[in-house]
Amino acid sequence: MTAPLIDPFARPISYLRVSVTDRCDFRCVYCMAENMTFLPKKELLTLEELDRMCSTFIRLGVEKLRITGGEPLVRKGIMTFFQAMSRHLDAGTLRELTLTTNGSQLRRFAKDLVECGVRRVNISLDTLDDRKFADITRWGRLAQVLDGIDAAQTAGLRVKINAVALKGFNEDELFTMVEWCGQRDMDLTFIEVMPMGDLGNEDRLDQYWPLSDLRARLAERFTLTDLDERSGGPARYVRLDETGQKIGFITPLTHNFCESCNRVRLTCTGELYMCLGQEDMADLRAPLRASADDAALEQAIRRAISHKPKGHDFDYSRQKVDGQMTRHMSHTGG
Ligand SMILES: Nc1nc2c(ncn2[C@@H]2O[C@H](COP(=O)(O)OP(=O)(O)OP(=O)(O)O)[C@@H](O)[C@H]2O)c(=O)[nH]1
Ligand SMILES: C[S@@+](CC[C@H](N)C(=O)[O-])C[C@H]1O[C@@H](n2cnc3c(N)ncnc32)[C@H](O)[C@@H]1O
Ligand code: SF4
Ligand code: SF4
Repeated sequence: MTAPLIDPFARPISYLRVSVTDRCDFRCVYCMAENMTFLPKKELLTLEELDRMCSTFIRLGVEKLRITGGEPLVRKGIMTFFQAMSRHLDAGTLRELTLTTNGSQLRRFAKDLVECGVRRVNISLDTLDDRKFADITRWGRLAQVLDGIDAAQTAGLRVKINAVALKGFNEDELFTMVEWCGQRDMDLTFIEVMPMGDLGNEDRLDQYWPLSDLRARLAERFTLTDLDERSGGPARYVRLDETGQKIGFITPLTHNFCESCNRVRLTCTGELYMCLGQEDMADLRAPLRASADDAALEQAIRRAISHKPKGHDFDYSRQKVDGQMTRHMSHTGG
């Protein structure tokens, strides 16, 4: 039997996040610059290479695959890849196949995703206001995303909304968003903005809205009960006793959840990032392309995991943002 992937801190690696493209139909201000230069096609792993890569990780014990990007649903032929991955669900070697999306293409793809065995989807949505949505995504249209959410729910997908908490931007929508998600039976998770990429527009410190503050505001109106459950992701959840709703908090900067980290990230060019908040990575494309035999690839994966760091380097506590990543979030898929 193949030995599972265990990192130097005895954490089993069972979750692979795969960015299938660096491209996107939006240009969210905290994620991308407006005039992004994207990778030439030949740099990207082909769909067949992505299949081989993911299948190797699954053989090594990965049980959860989250497809992300850029916007995963703008990658040409992406349904062929989902279809290919569904064979691992059928075989019982993969427990969950899922994706994180901006929702713009869900009207077109929701049904196909369900047919490929996807059961839930995380959709990023920071505001319910048309004008603010256009401002924050630069190129997005709120109506299209809302329509995508409808399509996903109609197709039977469980939806979780991810909202980046941004000071002075969506603070005033906290209760509107909670209520809106409650009415639609969708979970809602807030994410603290992270210092990624040299976007040259905003000072991310100005936008940082600590979730401890958001939580305190929620507690003014609701009774919050901490929940133990984990989704295999970094979110901590509370229940709003009055409505029964579940609200998640992803607080990489105020609460370190690294000790139970179970994931690594594969970029669309085949780089394996051992941590979202570190620059260390291993090139897996070279061993993949060097040989049709997976032994060298397996060995490269194990070597990479043996260097997984204990935690991230983000730090908002100094005068300026230390450890700011030069990488864009769209490169590693968040
Ligand atoms: N620092 C840090 N942030 C993470 C990590 N994983 C996810 N995040 C952040 O959380 C955001 C939301 O993640 P999702 O793509 O919805 O995935 P998830 O929360 O892991 O998914 P589930 O728990 O399966 O619903 C990401 O875009 C990141 O901003 C992590 O390992 N470390
Ligand atoms: C990079 S996107 C990729 C998937 C898809 N395009 C989407 O928006 O859901 C994944 C997640 O990263 C989040 N994200 C991007 N930049 C971020 C930042 N600087 N800080 C915190 N979250 C960020 C987005 O809000 C989104 O929820
Ligand atoms: S957060 Fe997602 S939708 Fe927004 S620019 Fe980044 S990749 Fe695109
Ligand atoms: S910051 Fe790094 S070590 Fe911490 S949970 Fe995220 S990926 Fe894991």
